[in-house]
Amino acid sequence: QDLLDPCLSSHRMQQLMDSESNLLKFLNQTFSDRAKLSGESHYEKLSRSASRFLAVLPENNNDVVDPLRTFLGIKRFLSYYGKFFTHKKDKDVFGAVQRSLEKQKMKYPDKASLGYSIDAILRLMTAYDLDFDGMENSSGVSLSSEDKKNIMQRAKEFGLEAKGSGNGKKFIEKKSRHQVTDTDMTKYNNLCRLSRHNSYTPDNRLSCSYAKGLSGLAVWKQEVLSRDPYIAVFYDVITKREATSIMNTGAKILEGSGVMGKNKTSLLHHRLSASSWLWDNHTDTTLNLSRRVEEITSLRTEFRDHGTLAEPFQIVNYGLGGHYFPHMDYHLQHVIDAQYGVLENSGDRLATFMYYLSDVKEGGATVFPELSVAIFPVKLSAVFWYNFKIDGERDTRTLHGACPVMGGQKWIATKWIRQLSGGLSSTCELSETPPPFFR
Ligand SMILES: O=C(O)CCC(=O)C(=O)O
Ligand SMILES: [Fe+2]
Repeated sequence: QDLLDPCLSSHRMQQLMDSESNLLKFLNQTFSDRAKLSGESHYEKLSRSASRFLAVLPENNNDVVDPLRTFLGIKRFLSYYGKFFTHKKDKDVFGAVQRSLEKQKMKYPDKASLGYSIDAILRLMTAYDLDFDGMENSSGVSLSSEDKKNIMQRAKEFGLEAKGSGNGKKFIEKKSRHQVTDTDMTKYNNLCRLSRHNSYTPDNRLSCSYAKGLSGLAVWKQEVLSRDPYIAVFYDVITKREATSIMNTGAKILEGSGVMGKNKTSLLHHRLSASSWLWDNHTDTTLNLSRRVEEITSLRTEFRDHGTLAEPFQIVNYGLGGHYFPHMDYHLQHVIDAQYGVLENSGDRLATFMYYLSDVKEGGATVFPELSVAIFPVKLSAVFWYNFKIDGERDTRTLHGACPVMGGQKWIATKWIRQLSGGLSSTCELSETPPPFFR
């Protein structure tokens, strides 16, 4: 399994920051032992700098990493701690450090990591319209002028337009370089910003009610955000214990889901996060959570010989600045044509059901630009929508994206329900009656 860059997952980043003081204690001890053994002053010096770094380590991580701290942390690993390992004889010590990170399935931060962390800062500054002041205020740490110069240099490389000066410097994406139109990109950004300033409650929340499940036993709170296309949020539909369990299971096998296409520069990445796939039989929790999707949506999700009715859960942990640009969940015809057979048994992604496994401290909303719907993740809730119209046509209005994560952790578990599930071939009059759980 590939080792994950810590910047792609805030969970890995948290682990990295948590292991920092242990790393320094280890280096301090190792080099001081070597100094005693060999009497070389080189080791004496290394041991002293390790304890110096240990002394000025940020006091605690508050269990929440944020973009500037992430950047500064990566920088410490790369430029300062990296210097410990330049001596040929120290390669084995570096090996030991690397192996301890490998145990947590992550790689020692490298130049690419530093690039990712700078890109995260730029992504957040452009998406949330923040200047250096705004970033520093929200993180509670300040950057050196050299750091800012590096960030400005990177912005220039990406063709971002700079505005303002000093700490009032902002960056603007001149035009969208993604598959999304400029209009949709603007709407996406505007919806994302609602969550940051929190000054506006969407008035398109059409109805709040209690809803009853397929079996008639379960009851939950439901908020319908759009009737056509149908989008609803369900509250407290997963327990804390289940959320923790599925996050722990997923965390062990996270892989980068950031690389799309040939362009490996992260600022242009369509999607930046880490994810893993969990089948129903992975644990009791995955099975129970799939059953609950059926209970709530009246759509079937099980695996069948001739094709699965739904995909396994996709567990996603975003990194800081991690996002997903506006996209459709269904497959486009040219993709289907290219991968003939992939969809023939199960059909396309009829509907999306997404559990929010965590609250997100800042940012990270799920937004639908064409519908002006923004959903701010609430732990233990879930969002559900249909990607197809009732007549079987793809519904382009379901364009949606994930806003960049500004602080804290964003974890989701998504189940895509395939057309074979038969949700739309209900016994109701299709022209008149919405799906059963509407009523
Ligand atoms: O993370 C989100 O809020 C949305 C994720 C999404 O759209 C997807 O995984 O297809
Ligand atoms: Fe999506």
